Amino acid sequence: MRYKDKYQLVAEWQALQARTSVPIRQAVAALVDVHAVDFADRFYSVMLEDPHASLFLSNDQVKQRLNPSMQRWLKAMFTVEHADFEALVEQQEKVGQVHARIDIPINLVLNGARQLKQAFYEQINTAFKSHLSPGNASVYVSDHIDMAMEIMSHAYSVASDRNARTEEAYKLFSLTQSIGDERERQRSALLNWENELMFAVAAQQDIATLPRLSNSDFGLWYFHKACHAFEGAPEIVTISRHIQRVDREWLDALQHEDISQRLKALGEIRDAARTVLMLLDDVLERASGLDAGRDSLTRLLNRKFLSVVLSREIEIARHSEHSFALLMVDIDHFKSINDTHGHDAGDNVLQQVASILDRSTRGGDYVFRMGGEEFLIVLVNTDHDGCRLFAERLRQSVAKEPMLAAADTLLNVTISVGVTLHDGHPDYNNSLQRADKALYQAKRSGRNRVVVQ
Ligand SMILES: Nc1nc2c(ncn2[C@@H]2O[C@H](COP(=O)(O)OP(=O)(O)OP(=O)(O)O)[C@@H](O)[C@H]2O)c(=O)[nH]1
Repeated sequence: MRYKDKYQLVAEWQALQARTSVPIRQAVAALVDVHAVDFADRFYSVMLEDPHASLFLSNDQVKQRLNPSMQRWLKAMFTVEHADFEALVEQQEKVGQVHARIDIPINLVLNGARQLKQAFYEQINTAFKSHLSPGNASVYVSDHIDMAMEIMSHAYSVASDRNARTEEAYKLFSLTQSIGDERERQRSALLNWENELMFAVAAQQDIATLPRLSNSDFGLWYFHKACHAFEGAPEIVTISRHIQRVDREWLDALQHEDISQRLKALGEIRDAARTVLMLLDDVLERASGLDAGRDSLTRLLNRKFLSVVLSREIEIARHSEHSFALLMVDIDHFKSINDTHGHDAGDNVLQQVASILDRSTRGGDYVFRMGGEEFLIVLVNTDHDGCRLFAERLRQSVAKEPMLAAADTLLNVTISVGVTLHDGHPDYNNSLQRADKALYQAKRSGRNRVVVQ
């Protein structure tokens, strides 16, 4: 839902003010003049109780900057006649944006506002003369603070949504950018170390002063960052073992009396460096695929951005006369391909099926590898007949193209497809489940077929 525009807010605020008599507004303004410091203190004492907020709202800062600006805010809020309501609205928006920028939780601000109201009520009850209704004055104060909080909260949520989106986009950008750069940087760092070592050996430096691989720029990057970032990758254990052997065994062997032993050590070091580079390339290659949201075997999208894509398509469909369809595609009897011809043959088949899916779709469609031998196609701008026809054609394309599983092995492969047209439900899981069900039926009713649900 769209939030109110500025003119609506101004009109609402004007109406609020008009409801209260001038003498009450004057009395509240006088109260603010006397107690503004206490009121501001009360507001910020709540903030300071929160460990996160108190990190950046140290007492000194509160006194020096925030407390006076809170007093100014109170005075602006409770002047008897507002000359410029638009400026008042804009001021609240700015405060909300600042809170979002410095990450003050909105609930904390609302809690502070409640404490502030409490402080007002106490003063109104003790200070107001009988001819001025304390009840009306309290309502006036409360309505004004609520109005300001409403505008601030809206500005806060708009700004923090934008921050989150920018952060996400930046994360993606930096990940995909940095992996390529990192590969080059670390490759040259390792080669530098090797050159330095060769120079030290040629200059017959003492063994203790030879540069250790684990302490080199490359080694530091590897142990501090790569090991952590790629934890669990099988290559990491092997690379670590190679680095340790270089430092603990081969560097010492460079001082062996026997020249043939020294030459052997040099050769081993060179081989270890080459192996490390090769393994690292594999890890980085895989990571760059994953980080960019792509599956490394088929280069199709992985599930990472599935929710983003489906939410977006639901939003587009809401404003369009067309809809989108989900096609859940699964290779038939894939396990027996692996079992009979080996895992590599299975991988080759996966790649070829993926390529057919990719070739068969248009630029606006999406093809995901959901895992194993299951794929999902998001077919955009389509209708009931269109998606059924597409799925049937796809099934035939796969069935008629023999797959090269190994150099001398051609296989006939079939797929089952579950199809569903998005029906306007706001939760994409609903459509995914329907597509899954349709696929299940296609499998149960004999495979190599399309079922639409
Ligand atoms: N080669 C290879 N096999 C994979 C990969 N991911 C999953 N698999 C294998 O895919 C097989 C899927 O087997 P099932 O789920 O029984 O399905 P199926 O044999 O195709 O049988 P239906 O789907 O009922 O026709 C399992 O053996 C998995 O180990 C992969 O990346 N490469």
